[in-house]
Amino acid sequence: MDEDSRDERYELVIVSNRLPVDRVAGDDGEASWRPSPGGLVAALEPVMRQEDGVWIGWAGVADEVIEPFEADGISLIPVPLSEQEIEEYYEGFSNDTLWPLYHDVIAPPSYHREWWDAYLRVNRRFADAAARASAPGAVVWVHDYQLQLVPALLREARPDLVIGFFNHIPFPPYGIYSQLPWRRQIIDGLLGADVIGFQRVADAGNFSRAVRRLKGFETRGPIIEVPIESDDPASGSHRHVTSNKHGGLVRTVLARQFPISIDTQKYQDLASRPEIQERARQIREDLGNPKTIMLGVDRLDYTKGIGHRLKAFGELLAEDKISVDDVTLVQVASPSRERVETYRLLRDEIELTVGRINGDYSSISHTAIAYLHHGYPREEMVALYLAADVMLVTALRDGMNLVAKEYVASRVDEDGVLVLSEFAGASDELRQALLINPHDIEGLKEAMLAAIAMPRRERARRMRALRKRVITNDVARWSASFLDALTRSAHGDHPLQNPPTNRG
Ligand SMILES: O=P(O)(O)OC[C@H]1O[C@H](O[C@H]2O[C@H](CO)[C@@H](O)[C@H](O)[C@H]2O)[C@H](O)[C@@H](O)[C@@H]1O
Ligand SMILES: O=c1ccn([C@@H]2O[C@H](COP(=O)(O)OP(=O)(O)O)[C@@H](O)[C@H]2O)c(=O)[nH]1
Repeated sequence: MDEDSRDERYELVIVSNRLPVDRVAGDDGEASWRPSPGGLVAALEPVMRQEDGVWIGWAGVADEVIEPFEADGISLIPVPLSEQEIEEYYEGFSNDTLWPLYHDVIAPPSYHREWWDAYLRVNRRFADAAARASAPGAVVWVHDYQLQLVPALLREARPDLVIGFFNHIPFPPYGIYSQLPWRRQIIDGLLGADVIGFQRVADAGNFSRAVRRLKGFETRGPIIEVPIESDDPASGSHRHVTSNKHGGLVRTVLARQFPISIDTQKYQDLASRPEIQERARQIREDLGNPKTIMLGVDRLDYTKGIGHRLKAFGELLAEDKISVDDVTLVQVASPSRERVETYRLLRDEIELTVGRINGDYSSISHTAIAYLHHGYPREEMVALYLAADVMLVTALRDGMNLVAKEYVASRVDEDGVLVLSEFAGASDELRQALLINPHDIEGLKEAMLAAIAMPRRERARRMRALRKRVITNDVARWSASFLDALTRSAHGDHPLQNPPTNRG
């Protein structure tokens, strides 16, 4: 990489904790790249393929300074993290403080002042990298809870930029959020953006309430009025600076829902490929041709309700409501955040439960649960979706859950039943799924039985309606609507009227 390309400036800059690829060291010591886990990367990749921009993020390894490079036609700028920063900023503050706090304290959040210091330091590094890579007046789109301080830091350094922020995980109710010792700093960080996007209407509402309670700022629907001084650089720009009803100068920030989606066409194309359909048939055969295949696909995370799903499945077997001769559960639990204690304990707990259920109910020819602690490529995921008669999404809290949408997109045959937790963002849109409360184990068992027994006509009716939704609202539409709101905000025009809802 020569000096010139390293100093290149871009009109669109995406900033997220992770790059779409992780650097991995092979057995021979040779470094290679593999796709990063999780839905954020899956959703943003198609956006970057269409836009001529740059993606700034961490390459998933410690202590390596990697020059900007291109992967599959996407320009990438790696941000280095030290081993200690990975522990304190990523595993600590991001995934052991904010993650459990923002997911309804399903696990207890840990609060450590050194973690906060690391979070601040790393957020500054990301903001500096974005400031350096941005052309004058560029659009910068910052992603997720790991980088909530970046919008304000960036605005301070580069008031010319148009800054958007999208939160991929829930934003908690004030009663929970207010636990955070740094609750005001985070709100200040986010309010540096011109547009703040959330997955659900409820998340945007929770954020606005936190702003009112902690800052006393006024809100009008999705618009937040942030008071500014006359010497604030923003006051000189024509961008959404206006007088409030008391005659004070305010910057307006738009905070509302932009429910994320998937590259629907890609899933339809994959599902139509003969070799992937053949692979789906082979999966069924390898499982001993059960009448019903149930499928769960999750990062091994306590938010996903894997334990609740296993409990319901185990009880159905114990009560002879289902038999291993007829029903198999395939559970993909892809490795995630393995050095965080809560995740380690979760793995032990899940694997103990799977072992017990399999020990109690499997026969020589039929295993109750096919448990797979791996991350699979997209082709294999689609084959699994096609093989699954019933897809189980039982999250206790989930920003969106792209797996639910991918299942629907892949069912080009208009078959299959989606059992979906009302605590996943996807349930706001996918209303024709069998909606469940995962805490209600009896209700979950009933839904599982109803899914197994559902007649073909009803399956097709529901799946058609679900498919219509993900075909219309795909990831291209999501990014276009967010970027459109951002661009309009750059021209002083916040789309106040009729914001799209994510209700079906
Ligand atoms: O980067 P990791 O720590 O390995 O975690 C993977 C990603 O998990 C989270 O994904 C979220 O984004 C999805 C897309 O919007 C959404 O469907 C899902 O409900 C969220 O949990 C996390 O927010 C990402 O930052 C991580 O990269
Ligand atoms: O073995 C796996 C397991 C998951 N995924 C992908 O990881 C993403 C998970 O996104 P989701 O929004 O459901 O949850 P997250 O992990 O981001 O919380 C989806 O695109 C899945 O297809 C994958 O490619 N291989």
